[in-house]
Amino acid sequence: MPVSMCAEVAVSRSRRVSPSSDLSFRSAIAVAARTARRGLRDAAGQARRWFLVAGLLTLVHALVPPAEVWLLKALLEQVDSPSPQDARLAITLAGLTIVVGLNFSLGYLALSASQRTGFRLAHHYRSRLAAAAAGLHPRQLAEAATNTRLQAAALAVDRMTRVPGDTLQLVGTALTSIGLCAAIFGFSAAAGILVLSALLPTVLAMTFIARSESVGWPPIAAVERRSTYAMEQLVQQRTGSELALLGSGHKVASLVSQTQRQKMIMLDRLIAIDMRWESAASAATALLLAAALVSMIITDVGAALAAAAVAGILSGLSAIRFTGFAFGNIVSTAPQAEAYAAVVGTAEPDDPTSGPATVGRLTAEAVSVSYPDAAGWAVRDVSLTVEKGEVIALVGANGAGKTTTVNAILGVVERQSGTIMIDGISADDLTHADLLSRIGLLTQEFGRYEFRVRDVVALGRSAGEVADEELWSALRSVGLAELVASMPDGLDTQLGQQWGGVGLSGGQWQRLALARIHLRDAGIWILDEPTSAVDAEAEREIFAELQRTKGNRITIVVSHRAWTLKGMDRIYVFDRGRVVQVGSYDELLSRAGRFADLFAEQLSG
Ligand SMILES: Nc1ncnc2c1ncn2[C@@H]1O[C@H](COP(=O)(O)OP(=O)(O)OP(=O)(O)O)[C@@H](O)[C@H]1O
Repeated sequence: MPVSMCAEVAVSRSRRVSPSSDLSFRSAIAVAARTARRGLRDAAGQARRWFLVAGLLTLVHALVPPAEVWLLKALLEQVDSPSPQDARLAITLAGLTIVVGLNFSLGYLALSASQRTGFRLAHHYRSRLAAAAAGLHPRQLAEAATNTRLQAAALAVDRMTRVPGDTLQLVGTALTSIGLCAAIFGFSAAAGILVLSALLPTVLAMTFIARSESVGWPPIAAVERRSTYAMEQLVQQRTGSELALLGSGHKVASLVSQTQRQKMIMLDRLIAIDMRWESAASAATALLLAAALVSMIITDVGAALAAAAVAGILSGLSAIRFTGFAFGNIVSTAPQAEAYAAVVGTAEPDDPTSGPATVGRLTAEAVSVSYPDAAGWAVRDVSLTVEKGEVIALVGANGAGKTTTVNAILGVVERQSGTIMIDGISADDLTHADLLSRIGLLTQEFGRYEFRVRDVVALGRSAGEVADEELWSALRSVGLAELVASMPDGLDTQLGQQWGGVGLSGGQWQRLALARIHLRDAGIWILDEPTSAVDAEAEREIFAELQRTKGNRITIVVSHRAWTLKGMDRIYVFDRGRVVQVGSYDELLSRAGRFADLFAEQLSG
């Protein structure tokens, strides 16, 4: 299927499954009102001074067009009077000039004050979102829906910062329209009512536009997420250089191009709907304002009043347009603001008080896990026991079930059956923070955080100050102290060449990740291939250090290297999701079986 057709299919599919497609007109308004209320409350709380300034300026600015009509009318009546008084005429003219002159600068200043309110809100919203993302459970992070919600929430922030300004704008321009109506109503009631009613088509059109945008944006955000991901692979140092070496970057680039094309088609459709509503509203507004003028001519209000009304209607036209835009912005921001509120509202609060705790005994009893949509069991009836001071190993071929077992202990994957007990307490009865505070996990996908060395190691501890001596001690345990001491700024050295910092080898990054676990010093250490990228000498030193310091904790190691298993208290051998053998290195080697099969080649070498 050609790319364009794939894109079309994806577009129509994503439109059908859009979660917002049943958003009714009334609920769209209710959600918009909630968004406006929340925006005003946040602005008043986070940027009180600038929000107040913006409010006052908007209010004064709103009164300019009715004042223009009133002054113009007074001026023309004075000019027309049988004996015009020069002094009064001059004052009215000066007043009119000042009001016209103020019109632009008041609008500009109100906008600037709203922007300054927005900067403060952006700081507040992004900080809260980052805190909420940091509080997510690893199981939530593994779900695609969570990532989509986070993306939507991140996208929402820029628009949400404009909500208080838009709400002020909405109130201001509504005031302008009512003021104009009152100014014109005095000499032509019909014209006044028609000017006011000219608000309606724009407001209606903007509401319909906003509704279609609320349906259209979630699939656009999902496509954008894929596109951004593909683009990141091209520009990130690790993946970017691999792709460059393979000469395959153009394949990922074509993924970016495809997704951008999909996005373009979706946006085109969205804007086509906007254009239809916008044209209809403009035509209806123009007709109503023309009718206002015609009604004045029919009622023969005189040249002075007609001229003042024309000026008022011209000002009113832009006020009405702004009302529509402000209203439309709030309505279209509403669904994203709801996504933001959901993400920020559901994340577990950070619990910096729960620190690492010692653990006497960990047991897994008949644990079974089956992944959603997978045909069979990833692990089946796995049981293991490990006590403080012991080091056990999980071994087995790729896909045998080692990582799944670890993830079941961590609560990252859901168990279909079985229990995990920590010191006699079911892991299910511990909070997320309580469980994780007992565990120091080094995964195969450890992070290469390009911050300062001290920040990278200190990530091992979830709360509290970390003394330099503790950082050096952790670095010594993984054989990195000498290297860091020789770096230009020691612990303060910035890592990562893209920041002008120091680059590290793969093995050095892995050792830095292990230093985090040493610093964490939790009751249970789970190390998934902790030395896979490390040279043989460093590996020997790291395992010797693990054995030397094992007394106060439980250590679980996943390993594929035979010699690292020698000092283990017990080795659990996995095969197709089951534990098929348990024993010490020597016991297992002395028997024929899966362990001997797995390591025969390594041992014969
Ligand atoms: N997220 C997932 N969704 C579906 N199936 C999965 C998922 N993760 C793992 N599996 C499957 O579960 C089984 C066990 O995988 P697991 O990752 O636990 O193996 P492992 O022993 O850790 O392998 P490796 O040595 O390669 O790390 C495999 O068949 C794998 O394909």
